[in-house]
Amino acid sequence: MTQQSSLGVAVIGTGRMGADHVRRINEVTSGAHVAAVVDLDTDRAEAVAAEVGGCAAFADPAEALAAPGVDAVLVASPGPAHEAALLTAFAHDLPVLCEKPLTPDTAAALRLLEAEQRLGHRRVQVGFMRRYDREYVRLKALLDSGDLGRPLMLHNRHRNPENPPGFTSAMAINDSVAHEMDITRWLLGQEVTAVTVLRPRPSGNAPEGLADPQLVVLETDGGALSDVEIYLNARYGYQVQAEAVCEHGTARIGDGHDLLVTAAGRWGGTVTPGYLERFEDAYDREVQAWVDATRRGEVTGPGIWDGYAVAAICEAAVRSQTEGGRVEVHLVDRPAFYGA
Ligand SMILES: NC(=O)c1ccc[n+]([C@@H]2O[C@H](COP(=O)([O-])OP(=O)(O)OC[C@H]3O[C@@H](n4cnc5c(N)ncnc54)[C@H](O)[C@@H]3O)[C@@H](O)[C@H]2O)c1
Ligand SMILES: O[C@H]1[C@H](O)[C@@H](O)[C@H](O)[C@@H](O)[C@H]1O
Repeated sequence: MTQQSSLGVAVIGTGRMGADHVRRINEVTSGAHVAAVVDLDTDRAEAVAAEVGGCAAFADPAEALAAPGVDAVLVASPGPAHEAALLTAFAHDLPVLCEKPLTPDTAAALRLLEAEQRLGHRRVQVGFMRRYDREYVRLKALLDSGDLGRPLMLHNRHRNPENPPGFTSAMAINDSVAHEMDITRWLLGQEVTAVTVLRPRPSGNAPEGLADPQLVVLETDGGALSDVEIYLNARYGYQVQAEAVCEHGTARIGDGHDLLVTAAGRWGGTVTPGYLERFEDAYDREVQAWVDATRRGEVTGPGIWDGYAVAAICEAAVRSQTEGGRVEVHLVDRPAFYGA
């Protein structure tokens, strides 16, 4: 692959997110094309390949990554399959954009942290796409400017219309609150040191056995608190909001006022139906940034260290969820390889 030629991307997992990334790379991203798609469900892989003009379709990630024309990998299989996909990519020394979560457990995240260091250079960007959302980017710039003083608290709301099939109470942490764990660390520039999960009486909208909603409270090493309401079965739409309370003011994002209507007896804006609509621009910017950095031979954005830190916070949160009470988060020392 030279700086001039288009990056050939193999997309592993062609479900909801993977198929959307295939469409994005084909229609929106510049400097890249879909070279191969992979799914255990070969019918699905072939159908998605046909939508982009018939690229190669595989059932086995190892075969796909060895195929000619594959320069980079986008992993969009479920979290438990990420470790094997990344190790296969490392075996070919290919750059990777890996959907969140890096892995659902800390032990696997630590194995990847060590495997990437053995390669001797960073290879992985983790798909914490909220870092590319324009509203979050503006909020971070404001907090970093110091204009509002020190951030004291962050209030986060994360509402989905319904839970995906088979979702468990632990997945609400590992798959959903994982975003706020990353965004808390990134916005505040602080590490999370302890977590407490509280649950009200479940919503009548939630399936039997699913703790929904839940309230997750994160404590940081800078003395801030970040609370996260996760409500998977809010029904009315997809809503993600964050409000920073600082010493000299507050700042809030996620009100979705792109169209505000005032008419007889009503006032209001719109609510997006799902994450693909709410974060469309963030996904586009994330994938473009990854392609651009990869073509320059660089890795930018959140990496394996961030994926590991979030996995460790999730593990503590799931313990708090099941055993109750406050659980401390203890990270290994950050390797110099991952910078300060
Ligand atoms: N960033 C975001 O906002 C966001 C949104 C949705 C999903 N995701 C992430 O994207 C990933 C996929 O989620 P989804 O909702 O598309 O799931 P999905 O279930 O719709 O699709 C997953 C696909 O992967 C395939 N698959 C399973 N194991 C595989 C393996 N070992 N090799 C190849 N293919 C395999 C399945 O057959 C399925 O087609 C997850 O990590 C999820 O957390 C991120
Ligand atoms: O995998 C999805 C995705 O990460 C969304 O961004 C989040 O809102 C959902 O709760 C989760 O199920």
